Amino acid sequence: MNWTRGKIVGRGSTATVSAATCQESGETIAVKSAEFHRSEFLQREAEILSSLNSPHVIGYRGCAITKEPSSNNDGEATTYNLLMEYAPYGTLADVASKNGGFLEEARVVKYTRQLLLGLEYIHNSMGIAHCDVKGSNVLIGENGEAKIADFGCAKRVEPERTEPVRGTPAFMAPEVARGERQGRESDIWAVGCTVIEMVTGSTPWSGAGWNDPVSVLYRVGYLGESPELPCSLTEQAKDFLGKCLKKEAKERWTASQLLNHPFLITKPEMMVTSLVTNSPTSVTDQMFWRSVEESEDRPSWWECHEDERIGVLSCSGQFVVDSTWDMDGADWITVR
Ligand SMILES: Nc1ncnc2c1ncn2[C@@H]1O[C@H](COP(=O)(O)OP(=O)(O)OP(=O)(O)O)[C@@H](O)[C@H]1O
Repeated sequence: MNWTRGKIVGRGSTATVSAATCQESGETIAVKSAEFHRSEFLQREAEILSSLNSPHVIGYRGCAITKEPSSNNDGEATTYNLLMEYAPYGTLADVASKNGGFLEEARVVKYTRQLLLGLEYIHNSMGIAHCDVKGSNVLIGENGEAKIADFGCAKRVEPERTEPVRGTPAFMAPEVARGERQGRESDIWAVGCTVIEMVTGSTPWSGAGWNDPVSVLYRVGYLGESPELPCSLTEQAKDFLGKCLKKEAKERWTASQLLNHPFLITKPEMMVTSLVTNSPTSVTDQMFWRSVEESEDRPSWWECHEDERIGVLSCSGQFVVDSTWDMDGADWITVR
């Protein structure tokens, strides 16, 4: 594939990501690049990504070796490039920060379900553990769907091999923090941490002032502590997180089991639909106020946040007016 590099859209610890245009099709793609002599993780990522094919995993488009001006301007450097599907809305963490730092319940449920569908596929069908699940490694595709990305730490878990643990300390399960093993179950712990990140807008442990990775690993691995659950979560959400954050890896639910958890099955839009079905003709309509009271009686995490309520109300609009609308920005225009 011939392509032309465009602007830089992200930088990680190991690589730089640019948008690029495919010359034949005109498609915008993402190109993740690293100097060849430092591209071991990127090549490993390309090898794994090339074997995957799921709407919930960022798409592989190929790889290429190019000659580019070196970073210290002393001639040309050989560069390894991984070509991928382009995700125009950036990462889950970017989407949350644009939304004021955290996401409302409907979107937390939607993204968690899509993340788990991706993990169910890589865990069960491909025998792969991602090993670095977190909001900044989940990309939002052009239709607003969450897609797992950054397979630089991923590993094949069948047959199981002992390898050094990898990933991000704040998202590490107890067995990973102790350096014992890292597998599918450790990804599930990280899903719990990612839900906390979506709800609070912060990585787990940061609220407790534990920004020191070594202290976090000690607390998780040796003191048996789990990240604090946001106070205002619903009982269903707390139960869901409890299944992800079990200290014993074997007791954690699998991605397939979690997909059937009531937290993901009870659709927030049902509440919205009933509100719509009872469509009021004026604000004095009793059904309207009863619907509002019922929804306010529910213990819910957005009791604490007015912004969240506004998010839900705009979500109602989505279902009333046009079910194809998406909250992620594609169909919205800025009104000044
Ligand atoms: N396919 C893509 N489409 C759009 N943006 C992307 C894409 N892939 C990566 N990015 C952007 O580039 C950033 C860095 O990418 P990525 O996390 O894969 O790099 P990394 O070097 O592996 O990072 P880390 O430091 O987490 O290991 C992402 O946070 C995201 O903003």
